[in-house]
Amino acid sequence: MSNRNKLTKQPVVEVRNLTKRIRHRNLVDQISFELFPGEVFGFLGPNGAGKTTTIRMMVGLIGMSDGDVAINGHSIRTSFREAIRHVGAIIENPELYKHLTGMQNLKQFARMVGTIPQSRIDQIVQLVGLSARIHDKVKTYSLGMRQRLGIAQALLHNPAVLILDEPTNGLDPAGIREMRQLVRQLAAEEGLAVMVSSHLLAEMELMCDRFGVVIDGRLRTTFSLSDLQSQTDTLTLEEKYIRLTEVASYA
Ligand SMILES: Nc1ncnc2c1ncn2[C@@H]1O[C@H](COP(=O)(O)OP(=O)(O)OP(=O)(O)O)[C@@H](O)[C@H]1O
Repeated sequence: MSNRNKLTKQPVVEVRNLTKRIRHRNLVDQISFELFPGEVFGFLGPNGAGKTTTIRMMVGLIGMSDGDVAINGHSIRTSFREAIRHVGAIIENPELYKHLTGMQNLKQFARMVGTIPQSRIDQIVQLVGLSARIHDKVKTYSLGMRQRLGIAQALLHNPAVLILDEPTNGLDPAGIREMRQLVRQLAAEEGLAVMVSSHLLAEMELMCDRFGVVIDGRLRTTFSLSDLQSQTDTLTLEEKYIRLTEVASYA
């Protein structure tokens, strides 16, 4: 997304001083950032840095010790229902009934979410590229297809933001590529704000517009893809990441 676009757009998500304290230790320490419509934000950091804990607080799976998250202006703390209805997320493996077909899974989920017309379900199936197999049982699906069905579920209620924790974990190269294309399409064509965490830096460089790096529970820095490319000695994301995390480990 260009800077000009960003200036004219309101953030979909505003994370402000988000903190998780357990037994006097800040697992997440005053993290603040924003997500804008139409961008893919890569959430990076070493193992144990606090990425999943941040994401779990953002979707209300665990409570926050301090700070807040606003989604379309609604606070997760004080207006949870209003806030969460704009969020789609896959945090662990998507919940799927393997003995049912993809379509039966979506219909079952649609009933739980409320009234979702069949036309919306069909539109989403097409969007995630599952039309040819949607009437087959999920137990016959590849991992990549299951992930895409999970994304379809997460999109049914038409969220403004999609949060994916390690969506490419375990996928083969073709599955990773399909996931990347889908994520890019959801941002570019549907205008979603997408937040993705992953350790696959080369993949993240292809998938994301902007990045945040978490080290020891703190958001060390955020930068855009064009920031990387405008460095005098153009850096790859991996080179930038290694510099950031090495400095931190010597500090
Ligand atoms: N319930 C808990 N009680 C105590 N410590 C916890 C709890 N949950 C997570 N932690 C610790 O919090 C830190 C952050 O964990 P988190 O899972 O958020 O990291 P992460 O950045 O997602 O790591 P990874 O890349 O390995 O998935 C880790 O040190 C972890 O051991």
